[in-house]
Amino acid sequence: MKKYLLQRRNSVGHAWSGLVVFFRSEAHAAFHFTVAVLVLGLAWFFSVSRIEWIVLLFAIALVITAELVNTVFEKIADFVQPDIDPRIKLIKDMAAASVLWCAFVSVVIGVLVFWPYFVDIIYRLS
Ligand SMILES: Nc1ncnc2c1ncn2[C@@H]1O[C@H](COP(=O)(O)OP(=O)(O)OP(=O)(O)O)[C@@H](O)[C@H]1O
Repeated sequence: MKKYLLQRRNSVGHAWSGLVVFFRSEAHAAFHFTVAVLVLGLAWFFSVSRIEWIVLLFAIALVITAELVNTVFEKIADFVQPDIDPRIKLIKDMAAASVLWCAFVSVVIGVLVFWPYFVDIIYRLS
């Protein structure tokens, strides 16, 4: 049991160090992190409902996971083929498309969640 817990602690440690490297060294990751903080700040400011918190957290997780997986594909692609290769182009473009798709869906979710709150504020101010 002690050995099992120690192994689990090591696995979490490895995953955590991967996350730290990702956010420290990848410019796109820093951008997504900044947007996530802004979205969470906005959610706090508007006191969104519990279900809206859940939806926003899922949207944030979706984009950051897609960016993480995209980065992994880029790193593997650069490792197996450092030269220009149309097959690598296809792999990288499709991996990048997953981020674009998730980001698009998340923007739609953000608009659907925050739109009524913005309308309410504009209505109160006018
Ligand atoms: N080895 C390659 N062969 C052919 N095309 C490539 C190759 N490497 C990159 N590309 C093309 O350049 C694009 C950008 O690749 P790159 O590896 O620079 O990713 P990126 O999206 O700029 O991410 P990052 O900024 O994290 O490096 C790819 O989507 C692909 O179209």
